[in-house]
Amino acid sequence: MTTNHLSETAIRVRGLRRTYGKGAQAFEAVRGVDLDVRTGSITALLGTNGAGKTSTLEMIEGLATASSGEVAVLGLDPVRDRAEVRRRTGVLLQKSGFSGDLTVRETLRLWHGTITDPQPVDDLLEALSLGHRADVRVSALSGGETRRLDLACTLMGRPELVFLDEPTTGLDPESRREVWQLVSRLRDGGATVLVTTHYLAEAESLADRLEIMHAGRIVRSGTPTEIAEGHPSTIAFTTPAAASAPLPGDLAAVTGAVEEQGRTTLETSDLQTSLTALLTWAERSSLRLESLEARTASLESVFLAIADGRDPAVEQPDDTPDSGTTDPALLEGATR
Ligand SMILES: Nc1ncnc2c1ncn2[C@@H]1O[C@H](COP(=O)(O)OP(=O)(O)OP(=O)(O)O)[C@@H](O)[C@H]1O
Repeated sequence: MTTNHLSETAIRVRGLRRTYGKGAQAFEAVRGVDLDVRTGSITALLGTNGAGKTSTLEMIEGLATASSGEVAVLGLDPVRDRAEVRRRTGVLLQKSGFSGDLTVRETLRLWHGTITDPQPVDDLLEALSLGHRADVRVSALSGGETRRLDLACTLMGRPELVFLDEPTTGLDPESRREVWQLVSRLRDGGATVLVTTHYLAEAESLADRLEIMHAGRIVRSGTPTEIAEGHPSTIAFTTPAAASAPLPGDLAAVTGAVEEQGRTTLETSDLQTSLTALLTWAERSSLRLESLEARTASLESVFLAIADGRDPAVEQPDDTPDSGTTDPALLEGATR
């Protein structure tokens, strides 16, 4: 794998826009995206459903033309310099288009024939843990195995820049872990990775940098820690229905409180101080706080605030179909 030592920025995007349809039907799916992806890093593009991640990725990959804006990939124009960009990048689309009748080995051999300086098929079979499935028809593979075969094709040309559009969607946790380990190894080998995913916990622990998209714009950027910084931690508990002691109004560092069906959720700027004050109050009041939970600010809470329109800094356009929704199942385990 070769690394582009000449430039520290593998991808540079400025003012990128993409409109679907024309006239009254026109819909702007990407509304002025700026993005810098550092060479040798993993950057995760996160967002609500329909935020514009795939639309953005397709323009960076050179698979679609921007309505306006600039894109430089490895210092090249992905549309004008398509052949050169294509040779140096690997693209994993959301859906693969394999023939189910071919075996895994036949599929890889077919792909091998289309690439300049490809990796040997046997090396890829081993790297993607597909050796034992080499002679099985693609139609008989599990979802995880099919995704690994997809990845084998993506990586066959030893790309220095890899685009992965939801590489782990639909996979079980073990397969997801394997795919992410592979992505980490790619980065460790010097490659740059731009990945879209709905799995916040995975992005949080594996990506070097996160870019959160909402309604066609990047609304938050930074390391996972930077993104959670400044957001409140939460304390939640349930008090017995008969509890007589009211929550004191001046609990240290608490910035907000909500009570729903006997369960209280407090927002705090200083988790330890508020928790100490709360426990002292409960002790003095002889109250038992059931199902007590204390959570530091997490990517999940930041993400949900954006998706639900509770983040005052994020504009909520009203012409975005499907904006602000995400499958709660995909947030599973999102806090560490
Ligand atoms: N070919 C198209 N014609 C019209 N609208 C489109 C087209 N492709 C996408 N859109 C719309 O553009 C918006 C952005 O879609 P896109 O697929 O880029 O979002 P996404 O962030 O990748 O979503 P998801 O997480 O659901 O895959 C959506 O509202 C979608 O319905």
